[in-house]
Amino acid sequence: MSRITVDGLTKRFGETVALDDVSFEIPQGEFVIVLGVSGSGKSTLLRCMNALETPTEGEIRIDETPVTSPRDDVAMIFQQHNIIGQMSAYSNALTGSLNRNTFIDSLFQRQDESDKLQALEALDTVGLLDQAQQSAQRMSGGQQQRVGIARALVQDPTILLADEPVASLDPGSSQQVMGYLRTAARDRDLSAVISLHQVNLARKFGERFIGLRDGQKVFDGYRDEFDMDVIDEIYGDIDTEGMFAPDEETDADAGGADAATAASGGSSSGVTR
Ligand SMILES: Nc1ncnc2c1ncn2[C@@H]1O[C@H](COP(=O)(O)OP(=O)(O)OP(=O)(O)O)[C@@H](O)[C@H]1O
Repeated sequence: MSRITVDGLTKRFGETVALDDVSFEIPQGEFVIVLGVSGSGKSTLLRCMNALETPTEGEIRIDETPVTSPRDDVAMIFQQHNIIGQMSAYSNALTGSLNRNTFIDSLFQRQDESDKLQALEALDTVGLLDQAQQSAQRMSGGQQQRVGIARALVQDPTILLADEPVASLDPGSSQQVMGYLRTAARDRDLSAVISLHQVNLARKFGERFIGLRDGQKVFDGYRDEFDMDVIDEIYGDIDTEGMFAPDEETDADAGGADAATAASGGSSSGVTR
């Protein structure tokens, strides 16, 4: 079990207050989307949660232990997915086990069988098992991001952080990636905190929503409270018309990755231990 506590978190960069006394708790297994305009503090929040930034005031705790350095049980997925193009999807996924192996072991793929199996399982989770040997550079941006998710899963985390994981993807690929993220988190009972710019995508896949504005938390609630007034509160003067899809277009509980798998023609074969 991993409960995340963000307690009075303030982060300043010189005169800039990126985060201003932000507090919330996330119980194990919640799928949380962080929203806000550019510069509202989303990345800084995620980076503090993974100790890539040090809070100016306040702290982040995981199960009451303050986060002071990057932890193996917290995996981060980045916008630019940091995939090694010359390596296969499988080899990229396997690098998620680096925390359990020496660099030399990894270089010669001398990881444990269990790590190798985990890499295949993770590729199966993101619908890419049948493309395990495909060179990553020959994959689409969406597929590369799914390899990035697989690599994060091989790290064997209890918490997944993703900073705008679909920012550079087209709408269809964005939905697929979000679907796989949601299913991976649900199937493995991971807590997930994901920053997004697309409100409709957030509504489609999110369970809980945290809104930041000028570094302050202006909303924290679940689907039934996440309405147009909240969107206005988070986005202020920006024209928010069109950000809000009708309810029937959202299907967060319908198993986004199942749909995504079908749409992508992804693998249906399972990996068994
Ligand atoms: N390393 C840094 N040095 C100085 N200022 C920074 C640094 N990182 C972030 N900031 C500032 O902190 C504020 C919040 O930035 P942050 O990147 O967290 O926002 P964001 O909501 O993630 O934006 P975007 O959606 O564009 O990624 C901004 O004013 C930004 O310029």
